[in-house]
Order: sequence, then structure tokens, then C-alpha cells
Amino acid sequence: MIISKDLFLLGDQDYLRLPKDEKRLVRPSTTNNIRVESSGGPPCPRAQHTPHRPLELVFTSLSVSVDKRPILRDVSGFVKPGQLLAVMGPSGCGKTTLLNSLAGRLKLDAGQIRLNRERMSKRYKRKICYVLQQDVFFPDLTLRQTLEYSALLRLPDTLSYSQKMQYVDHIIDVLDLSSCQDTIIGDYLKRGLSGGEKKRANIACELLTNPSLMLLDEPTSGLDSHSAYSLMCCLKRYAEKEGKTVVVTVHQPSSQIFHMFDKLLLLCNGQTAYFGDTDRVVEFFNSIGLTIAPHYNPADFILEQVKGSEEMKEKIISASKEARLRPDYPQELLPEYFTQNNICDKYLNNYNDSQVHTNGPVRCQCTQEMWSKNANSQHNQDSVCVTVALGDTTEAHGHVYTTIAVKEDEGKTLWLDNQSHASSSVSSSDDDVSWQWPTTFWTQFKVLSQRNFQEARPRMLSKLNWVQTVALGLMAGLLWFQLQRKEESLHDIQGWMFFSTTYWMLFAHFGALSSFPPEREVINKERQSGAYRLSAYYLAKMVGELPLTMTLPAVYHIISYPMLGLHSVSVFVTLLGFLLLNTVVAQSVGFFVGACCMDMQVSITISALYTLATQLFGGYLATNIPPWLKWMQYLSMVHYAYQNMQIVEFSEGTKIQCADQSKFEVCHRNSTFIPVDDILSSQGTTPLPLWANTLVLLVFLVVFRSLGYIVLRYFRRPK
Ligand SMILES: Nc1ncnc2c1ncn2[C@@H]1O[C@H](COP(=O)(O)OP(=O)(O)OP(=O)(O)O)[C@@H](O)[C@H]1O
Repeated sequence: MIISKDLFLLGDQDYLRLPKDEKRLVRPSTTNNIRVESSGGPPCPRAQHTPHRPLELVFTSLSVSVDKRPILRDVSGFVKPGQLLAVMGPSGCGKTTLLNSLAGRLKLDAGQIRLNRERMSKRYKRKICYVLQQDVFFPDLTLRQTLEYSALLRLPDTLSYSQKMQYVDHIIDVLDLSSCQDTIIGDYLKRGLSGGEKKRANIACELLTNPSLMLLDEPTSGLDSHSAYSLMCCLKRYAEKEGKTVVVTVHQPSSQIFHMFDKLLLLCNGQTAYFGDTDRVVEFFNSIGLTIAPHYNPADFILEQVKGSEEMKEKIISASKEARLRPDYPQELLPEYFTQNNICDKYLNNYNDSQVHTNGPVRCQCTQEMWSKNANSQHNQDSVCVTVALGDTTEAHGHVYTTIAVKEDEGKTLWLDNQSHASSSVSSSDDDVSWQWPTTFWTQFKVLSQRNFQEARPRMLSKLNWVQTVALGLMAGLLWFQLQRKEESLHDIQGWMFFSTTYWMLFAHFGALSSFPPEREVINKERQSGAYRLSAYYLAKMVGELPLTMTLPAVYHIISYPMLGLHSVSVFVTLLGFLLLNTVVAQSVGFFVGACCMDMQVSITISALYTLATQLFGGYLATNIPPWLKWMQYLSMVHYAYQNMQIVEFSEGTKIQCADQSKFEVCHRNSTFIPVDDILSSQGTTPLPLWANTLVLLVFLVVFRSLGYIVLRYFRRPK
């Protein structure tokens, strides 16, 4: 299946596939596009849109606790570009926790994570792709739509629409997903992609960005042995061909898969049981007296050992600790590794003609100043180069290489890396790393509005919702059919108004509430990968869903209102306006509650309390509210919408005739019709004018929308 395909050729090969006219826009990539600039050396190559920079990952002595419980203790390992590191161990030993730590999503108690010998920074975090164990998607979108939106959001604006679509086609082809590209992702309610297809879809979404380091949590879980093998072959060749660094956690690999791994980190109770070359693990176990039977799967064997008795576990962990003292312990895990030499060595070694004489550390750096200078002089503006500082950081050695001052603050030492088209490009400067989004706010807003609309439409305008709306509209119309403009019918007219506002309030509020938790997972995943601004998402959500939010209440109103026999077009339209405003406000409150509460039970309880109180104090059910509770009605959104509907209906339409035995005082003073103020006052409230009620509703809208944003922005940030 997958193994026969070309693997993730997002560099030169992709470029070659592009039509001629698009090649002008995308320049071909080179895998090794970082060069050391030297006066006599090769010219600094042009930067590419699509290449990536190989990343070496080294983590040393990692310790992590969750709720004060130690999960990882003193875990070390490394993996180089082109290699596959497998993290294995029994369930609960800390594999996912380790991956979360490597992705920069967990706070370390101790230890260091270095990428190309630099400390992990926010900039690096976004160049890592993390394929989660759970496949988090919008269930109603097809696989192709999912990938297309991902490409439109995460590939830079410098690529044209058709180029982005070509990446999508290519990834679909590479991951053998063509046959199911138009299938919806699905969930437990709707059948969609199979488990294996979802896994590949998950990986495909991340591969679109051409990341340098891939972390995959249990990519083979739930797959049959053939699919698991194919997927791992894919990853292996991907790592080798493209110089990617890949870390996977696996539970119980077949021996075929096991032998694909270059490095193995075996965890036991959150500690290192073994780290080293995969093909030396059996030798390690032999050395402590644990011998594998012939023809036995080594993966099964080592897992059995680390699942054994406590003494056995202690023995293995102690042997692993002792191995650190041996001379063949990898130098990458020694503290000196970060202070000696430098990643530049690798590039320096590529240039045999270069003469390097240094009496101190060699460091790579390209400051903004130097960058601009290069750009303006001999090289193109988008050139990528590494400038090397030699020896003493304060002394210039410009006779061989361009030398720039190196600041002692390591965190500010920058690699220029606009190579990966992951989620960002980074502009470098001496003191500042500024984050640039892959696409503009406008692109994000446009794409997200479209996606929100497409994703929410099947949910919000489902057949069941249509049936419910039409049925309720007819029922309300028949129940309150052709009401006469008399005092006897007053309660019924008010009943229709109150029912309409409360029903659509509940519909919109709980609709927003129930849709939010699954959506939040997707948004968090995308925010973590730095795909777009929260503000773009938030605005797009409001705009994208607005027509959908309004459709069903409008249909209900169109059906039921004329049946009531109330014929003024202007009243019809104004009432519809307040019904819609009330619905949108209720949706905002639902969204806010959904954003605040992580627990669905809690959010349902809070929502039920608020919406029921809103109804009680709305002005229809209770007219003799105790004075000390009157303030509650001002918190009821229904109260304002209901008041406004009455003001419009009873002041602009045919007036309401007094009954013979009228309860209104005004009718006993020779008046034949009941003024609107008397109708409103009879509900035990001090009526506000139309504009004031409208203003309050708009304030509700703005406040709850803003609060929702603030909560997501500051209190529910993805970690
Ligand atoms: N947020 C958390 N709160 C409390 N305990 C946690 C949390 N995250 C992880 N743990 C605990 O840390 C331990 C390691 O969890 P982790 O998910 O890393 O294990 P794992 O090796 O990936 O397991 P599996 O193979 O079953 O997925 C487990 O005992 C788990 O219960």
C-alpha cells in the first residue's frame, strides 16, 4: 500500500511536479540548504518556500510531575535527522507524557530539551508536528475538505491556491487516501473513515506543513498488522529521504516494525530502562542475564522484562544507570556536548576547502543586521545562510568567515529558519524573536468562516431541526390561530411572543453549548500548532455561523406569525429582528458558558439555571415579583426581547380592545383600547423604551462575546 509510494516529497520533487507557470512562484528546495558563508566558499543559496532544516533532538535528565506525582524521572535520549526513535514501555509508564514534554506542552521539573543544541523555544515548538493519539477532527467534513482547509490555513500565503491544493493531492496520494478522500471523517454517531484511515488522515494533516521533527503518539494503535507495518515503512522512508527526525511511541510492535527503529528508549515506571541503538538492546539484556529465546520477537521480550517483578524492574533500571558510566555512552547525552563544538561543525565539514582555525567555540548566528546586509548586497533577499562566528565571541576573525558578534545569552542565538513552511516563518533580530503567522488575518478569517459554515451546517440545519422548526411553527400557528385584537386574546398573543423568544433562546444556547466541547478540541490542536490567530477564529465563528443561527428562527416566524392573523409587514419584520437578536444573544451566552466550563455536566447545570431563571423573570410567567427580587429581571435577556416585541406589536398594529369586565383601569375611564404602556405595566415591571431594550440586548451580545474570547484567550489556552 503505502510503501510503494514516493514518500512525502515536499521538496525538489514537489517543485518538479508543479506546472511551469507555478514554478515561477515556488523555487525548488534543497534538503541541505544551509551553508556556511565564507569569503571563498560557495554562495549563500536562495531561501525556499518548502525546504526544511534538519533538527537533532537531544533530551537529558527529564523529570516531570503531574499533580506532584512524579511521572518521568531522569529520562534521556536523542535522535538525529533521518532517524526513528521508538519510545516503548508498558501502559502508564509515561510515553505520552514524554512526548508532551518533547513537544513543549508540559513543564519540566528538571532536565533539558535541545534542538540543534539550542534550548527549546516557542519558535521551535511550532516547527514540531505532534500527531496525537486521539484523532481530533470535525466529524462532518470530508477528509479532502479537512486537508484542504488545513493547507489553506497552515501553508504560507506565498503559495498560490492551486499550489496548496497540489500539496493536498500529493499527501492524499502518498498516504494512500484517494479512495476515501470524499468520505466524511465521522464519529461514534455517524459512520465515516475507518480507524486506520483516520490515523493516516491525522498524520496527513501534520505532514502538510513539512515539519522537521515529528512526534507521533501511538500511530499504529488500532491498526491491523499490515496497515501498521505500511505506516511505519512510510515514516521510516520519510525520515531517511527527507532528513526528518521522527519520534514514535509504540505499544507492542511486530519484529518487522521493531527492526525499523534506529534508536530505542525503553521506559519503566517513568525511568529509562534502556536507551541506545535498537539492534543493541538484546545485547544489553544479555549483559544482565536476561536472554532472549531464538526466534522470539525482541519487542515482546523486552516488554515482558519491564513488566516483570519489581526486583526485575529495579535490576534493569540500575543496569541502565550503570551504562551511563561506560565509555561508549553516547556523547550526545553528556553535558559537554552542548558547550563543545557546535552544530555548525556539521556544515563546516561539508566544505573541505574551508580552513577553520579557532581557539574557542564556533557558533552559528545570523543577525537581522547581517541578514539585511546580505540581502542587499550579493545575495537575494530571501537567501538562507548561516554566518559563523569563530573563537572568542568578542573578537572578529573575518579573514576566513564572516564573523558577527555573538551574544552570551544563548536564548537569543538564532537560526534563520524560514525553511520549514510549518506554521510560521520567524524574523530574527538581535533581541527579539517575532512570530509571524503563515497566513494573513484576512486569509485566516475567510478560510475559517467558510469552514465554520460548512462544518456547522449539517449540525445546525439537520433534517431533524428542520422538521422540529416547521412542526413547531405550524403548531404555534394553529394554537394561536387568527387571534382577535381583544383583551381576551391578549394573554395568548403574549404567550406566542414569550414562547417564541424562550424557545429560540433555549435552542441557540444549548446548541452552542453542546457543539463547543468537540470543537474546542480541534481548535486547541490547531492553536497549539500555531495555525491561526484566536481572534480570526472567533470572528469567523460569529460570522460563519450567523446565517445558520438565523435560518430556523426566521422559518418559524414566517410560518407562525401570519397564522396568528397579525398582518403588518413592518411589525412582522421588526418582530423577526428582535427574535433573531435574542437568539444570537442566547448563542453568545451558551458559547461563553461552554468556553468557561470544561465539564459538560457543570455547563448544563449552569445553563439550565440561567435559562430557567431568565424565563421566570422574563415578565410573562410571574407578574408579582417581590421587590427584593426585581433586579433579577434585568439579567433576563428574554425580558428585553419580550418587552420590545410587545411594544412593537401593541403600539403599531391594531389596538387591543378592552373587555367588558376589563382588568385595566384605563378601560374603566371610558377608553375602548388598552395603551401599550398599560399592558407593559400590568406585568409588574417599569417598562423601558424600545431603544433602551435594544441597547441592553446589544450590550449583552458584545459583553458575552467578548467574555467568551477573553476566557479562550487567557484562561483556556491550549497547553
Ligand atoms: N494529567 C494527568 N493527571 C494525572 N495523572 C496523569 C496525567 N497525565 C498522565 N498521568 C499519569 O501518568 C502516567 C503516565 O501516563 P502516560 O499517558 O504518559 O502513559 P503511557 O505510557 O502513554 O500510557 P499508554 O501506553 O496507556 O497510553 C499514568 O499513570 C497516568 O495516569
